[in-house]
Amino acid sequence: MPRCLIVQPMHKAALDMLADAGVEAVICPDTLPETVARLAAGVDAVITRDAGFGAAAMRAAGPSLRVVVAHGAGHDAIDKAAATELGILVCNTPGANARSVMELTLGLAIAAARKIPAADRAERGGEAGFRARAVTAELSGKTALVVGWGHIGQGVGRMLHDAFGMEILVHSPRARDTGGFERVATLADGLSRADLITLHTPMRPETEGLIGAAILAACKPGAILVNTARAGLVDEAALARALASGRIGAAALDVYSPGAPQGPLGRFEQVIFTPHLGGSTPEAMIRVGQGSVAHVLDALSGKRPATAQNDPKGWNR
Ligand SMILES: O=C(O)[C@H](O)COP(=O)(O)O
Repeated sequence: MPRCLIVQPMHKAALDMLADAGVEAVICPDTLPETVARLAAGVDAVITRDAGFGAAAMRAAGPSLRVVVAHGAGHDAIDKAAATELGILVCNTPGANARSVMELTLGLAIAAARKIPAADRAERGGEAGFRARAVTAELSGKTALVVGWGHIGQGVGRMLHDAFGMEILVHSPRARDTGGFERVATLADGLSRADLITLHTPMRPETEGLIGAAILAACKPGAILVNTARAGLVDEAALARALASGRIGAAALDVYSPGAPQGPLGRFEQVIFTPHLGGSTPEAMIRVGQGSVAHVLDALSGKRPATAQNDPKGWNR
């Protein structure tokens, strides 16, 4: 019976699909590297989330391991170079959680513009003057810069345009078609015009620290930054300085470095943190989980999933 390592929690509907297909689920109780490596020994497939899957765990799995599936769009935490060298296919499940991430992005944009979390804290704390002191603003008719034009970026751009009549600017060096929205020549061009900046680009070496000190200096003063993509896209120290100077008016982060809410960024009333909730709805979890299992079943039957992200030997196209 083939075995599939489940590194982080997956929806029951996906586990049932695995069982119905005759694949044993090996469930990790935690994501400590030693636990993952111990349980990986001899598995045929792996499904992992943001904990990823590294070279040591791949080696611990041994030659039975054929495929590692990223439960979601991002596959940056899976060591693709090691996988390629070891003949392991890596694939992801793009689009399956896009709707949930889009909805959270809109929620965070509104929450930041209207200071909803701070208002809630003020009310619970019995602060009488919040309504008088807080300046909140509409999104309607303003300009949004969407950075990254995949499933999520496109959906967010369309929703912001259709719901609020926002002017949409797109920054995506890879997009062939921006759906009739204006493509900006450079990130700085877009930032200088945007009231709202929303990040939907993958984590790659070239996108690390994309939103850093120099680029933040190009922002329109008071802009709102929303990041539901990956923590490493933003230089958090530079963001804290931009918030202190008012260059950035508010930030809403669904991804951030460990401890950020307790650090300098957490001191700003106008920063909102959510614990990577983007894809964590039952609806998305069912779609992503079942999509991940479908990729495992395909790979175990020798079929290369269309979302393969590497080209190891033995998996020729
Ligand atoms: O890459 C993604 O799609 C998101 O980070 C969500 O991933 P998750 O399925 O681990 O929540």
